[in-house]
Amino acid sequence: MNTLCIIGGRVLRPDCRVEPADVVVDRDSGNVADVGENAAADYDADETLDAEGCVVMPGLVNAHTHVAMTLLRGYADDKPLGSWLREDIWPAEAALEADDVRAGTELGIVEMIRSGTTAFADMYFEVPKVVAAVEESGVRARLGHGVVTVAKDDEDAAADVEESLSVAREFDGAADGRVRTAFMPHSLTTVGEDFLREATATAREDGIPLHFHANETTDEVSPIVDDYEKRPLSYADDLGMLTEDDFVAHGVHVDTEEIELLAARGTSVVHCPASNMKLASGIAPVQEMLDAGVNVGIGTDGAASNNDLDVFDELRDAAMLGKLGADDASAVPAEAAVTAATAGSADAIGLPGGRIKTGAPADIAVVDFDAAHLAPAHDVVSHLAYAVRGSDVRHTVCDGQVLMEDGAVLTLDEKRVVEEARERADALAERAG
Ligand SMILES: CSC[C@H]1O[C@@H](n2cnc3c(O)ncnc32)[C@H](O)[C@@H]1O
Ligand SMILES: [Zn+2]
Repeated sequence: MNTLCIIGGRVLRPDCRVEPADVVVDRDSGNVADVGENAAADYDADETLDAEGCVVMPGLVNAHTHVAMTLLRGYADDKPLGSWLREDIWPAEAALEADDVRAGTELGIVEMIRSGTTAFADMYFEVPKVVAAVEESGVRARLGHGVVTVAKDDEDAAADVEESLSVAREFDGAADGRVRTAFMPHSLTTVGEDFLREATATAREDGIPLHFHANETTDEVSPIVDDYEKRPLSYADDLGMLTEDDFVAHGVHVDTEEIELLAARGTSVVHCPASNMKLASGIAPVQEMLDAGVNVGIGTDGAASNNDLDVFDELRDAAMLGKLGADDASAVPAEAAVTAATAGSADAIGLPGGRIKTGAPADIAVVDFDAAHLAPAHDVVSHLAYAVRGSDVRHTVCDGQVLMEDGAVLTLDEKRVVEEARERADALAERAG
């Protein structure tokens, strides 16, 4: 067996216990071969990572993002969702070139590898470029082309739907299986009813899951209630859009019946607290969803509404905002937030990962606890939720491959990626006027 041994750290186990242990990785399969105190002593390691003074945890999973929007970080701020999209973001995206998406995706992946994220779900354009960036960088992803049919003639709208279905078919399983795909209608108000119904039926026949924005703002809820006299998730359910393979982003304005519906269907919700705060969209009832048995993951949304892709930052926001929303300091406790950003997110997007155990994929973040802001460490899980920053990550491993060692990203040329993204972002802003 070709082994990578992560030696001398404390390991976060799936039940949130933290114990001194080595993690032995079978690099041929990409899976964890053994976890235990001094486990590495039984193996002849081909490669080692030092985890002394560190916590070895599952790689974080960013379950909803638009990674290439790193190019639009800081491009437009301080507006609510509707006007932000219509006045600033969509006009800029109309000027995007395919290689902008490649550059912005690479930049976002560098940021995610640096902060311990090993998998993400992405809804955007130019999916082949996103696939290429995922393949080269070594991370995992659930990818899809985002469909918008409103304000398009029927031919253009149908072509957009077809593109989303065809990229989902073409790229599923790419990058040695690290890429999976989904049909991704943008939202229930930006894609017409007939398109949603027909494309969902086609996706079901082909075994393709769905991912879409839902109940993000009150402006998205009222038109559906007005037109159909039902809540948005009931509308989505009637169109066949809620199954256990599907996951919705946001779920801010969901009522109790919609929460019960999500739980009954097994559909996951990806909570995006920073984006919800920045766009003043509202506070998602995360504790209520967890209590009802809904699987909740964590996402950053795009870097233009966040403004970073650091999932540690996001899970801290989730724990904080969850308490504020529930008016209860015991809501969304540390364990729940850490679990949502690892196992919850991985399950939401239907990718393996989120747990360190024998046989599981070796998707791992090694977090250095030797920092002033992490001293003392009374409770490791508390620190992971409330005190650790993405910049505390020392090593990142995905599918058994070391993507970052001692703070150096190995799979992408970080300097080249940052320079190219800066140049492309400037040229994009120029073209967008
Ligand atoms: C059609 S590809 C995805 C589309 O979504 C836009 N977007 C970015 N952030 C949000 C958000 O919070 N809610 C809804 N839509 C969002 C992005 O700019 C792309 O156009
Ligand atoms: Zn989004």
